[in-house]
Amino acid sequence: MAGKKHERTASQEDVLKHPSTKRAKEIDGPDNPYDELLERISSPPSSGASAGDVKDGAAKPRNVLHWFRSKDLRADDNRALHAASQKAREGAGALLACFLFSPEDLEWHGTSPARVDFMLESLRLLQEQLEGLNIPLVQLTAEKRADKGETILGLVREHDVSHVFANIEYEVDELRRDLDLFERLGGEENGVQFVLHHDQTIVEPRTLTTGAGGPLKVFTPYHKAWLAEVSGDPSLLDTVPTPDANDKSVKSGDLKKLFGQPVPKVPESKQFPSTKDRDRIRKLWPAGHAAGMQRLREFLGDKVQTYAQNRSTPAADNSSRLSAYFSAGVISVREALGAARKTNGGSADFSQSGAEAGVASWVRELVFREFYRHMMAVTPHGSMNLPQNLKFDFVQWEADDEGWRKWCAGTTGVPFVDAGMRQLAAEAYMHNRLRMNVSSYLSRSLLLDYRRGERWFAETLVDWDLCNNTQGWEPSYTVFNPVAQAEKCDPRGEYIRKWVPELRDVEGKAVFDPYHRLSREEFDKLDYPPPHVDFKESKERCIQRYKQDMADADP
Ligand SMILES: Cc1cc2nc3c(=O)[nH]c(=O)nc-3n(C[C@H](O)[C@H](O)[C@H](O)COP(=O)(O)OP(=O)(O)OC[C@H]3O[C@@H](n4cnc5c(N)ncnc54)[C@H](O)[C@@H]3O)c2cc1C
Repeated sequence: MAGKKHERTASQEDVLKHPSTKRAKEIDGPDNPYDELLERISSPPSSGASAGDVKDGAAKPRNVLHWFRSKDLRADDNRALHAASQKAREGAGALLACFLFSPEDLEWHGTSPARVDFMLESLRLLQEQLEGLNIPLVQLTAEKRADKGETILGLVREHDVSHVFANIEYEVDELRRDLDLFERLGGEENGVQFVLHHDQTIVEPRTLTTGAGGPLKVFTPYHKAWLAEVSGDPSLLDTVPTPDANDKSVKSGDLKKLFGQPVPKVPESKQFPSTKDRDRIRKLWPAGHAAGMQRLREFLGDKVQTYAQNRSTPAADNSSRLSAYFSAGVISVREALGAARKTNGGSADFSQSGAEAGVASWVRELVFREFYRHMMAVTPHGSMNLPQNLKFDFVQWEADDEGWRKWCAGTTGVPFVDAGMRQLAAEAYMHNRLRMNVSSYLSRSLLLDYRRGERWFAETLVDWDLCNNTQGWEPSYTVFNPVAQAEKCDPRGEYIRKWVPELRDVEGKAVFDPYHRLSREEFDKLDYPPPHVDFKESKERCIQRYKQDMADADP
């Protein structure tokens, strides 16, 4: 019997719009753009589609272009850039690089001022490094999202480019953009080869399968298979060198004007409220590859040893704080794991039995990152404002605007949640344990559409990453009790006291739940709000709502 059809929750805001669950299934199945892309990559350019010298594989390349995306902003260990450099050496042309700035993309995704600034500063440093190698980094802007292909094509035509190289981005819009590029570049008129590389992960998405051949969809078996794959073939961790320098004549000839182009200006909507805010964030997250590598060395030289026991203790601040560098590709995951391998005595066995607890535990987190990219390729609808488990799209969310405002401001009256939200506001970053708690509080305790929180994270985090963020926000039945979580993960209340100064002088366990653990008189003196919802009641309401709305959901 067919299940009953539920009304889909009407999105309150345009930015939360998404396709129907029926369409999502088509995108996961017959219309999967990743399948299409893989097919394009594996099939040779169609005859007649490539012009002149490129048609003949043996012919010499002319100028070769590497197109940096917002996820591979580095010259070191960049797969597509390295391949472009090698290709350029086969001919007499030069290696060129470009970055395509899309202000509409930033609006579309809600990218935060912190991430935009980090990206553009890293781009500026990258340009300096490349120009030192006589490689220009051309700064392009596509005012409209739809103009991206044409903008790249313009550069290609103007500078006699025979090959365009880039690294794959796994989200649906980006896959479709690249499919479009294949058509435009490889067409009769242009005949340019478009070469895509896997770069974001150690193990290519969708290659780890179950015994029956289907993709692994559960983390634990994925992690196990990943560990076996990497210890079985440590060359997966090998890095590639920075590109070869162009001849210095490139800087004075026809291509001269491509050098020294200013990096794009930060759009007004993405500027920090003040330069003081900008400088504070820049100090926390210094841009560029060298800064990222230094942070990596410091982490592996020290904190990694205590990572396993402290990873869920936010006051210890014991994690690497490298997420911004990974999400913008400012350092590569191979550089990170290559360094972890050295810490591990040269062994690529990162299992519990093959590595120190800290190293094994840290690598496991990086495998989560790999898993989320893998899952995006398995169920691409995940990048379209829809949950992986489509049944959750049938949940009717609440419209508690006061709860929403309090959540954003860190004034819910729940100290652990408020501390997390205030860390986010101050640092454009939040400890992982807090991300888990504040997301549970929003979509389960407040029963607000989880997509609103996901969007808020995009608008505030320096490390926003679509794959990690959407899958971190994936709804579930696990309702975190933020008081019990605080008692376990912040046993002395240090993290709470740091971020919620109203509670600095509250002694003992009252800091975890001051409203219930202090007298009314003591509480009233604090200038801290009472809890917006009762935890027990809201938990029951959530479980009941989820069960009821998903009971016969038929996505
Ligand atoms: C609701 C929610 C939203 C999140 N949004 C993002 C996001 O937008 N961008 C982002 O990079 N991470 C996100 N995460 C994952 C995680 O919280 C951060 O990667 C981590 O806190 C970054 O701190 P770190 O670099 O010190 O991590 P470390 O503990 O040092 O881990 C090393 C690296 O592993 C990866 N990693 C760690 N934890 C996870 C995880 N749970 N899932 C996937 N990758 C992980 C990151 O690249 C991280 O830099 C989210 C988690 C949740 C629960």
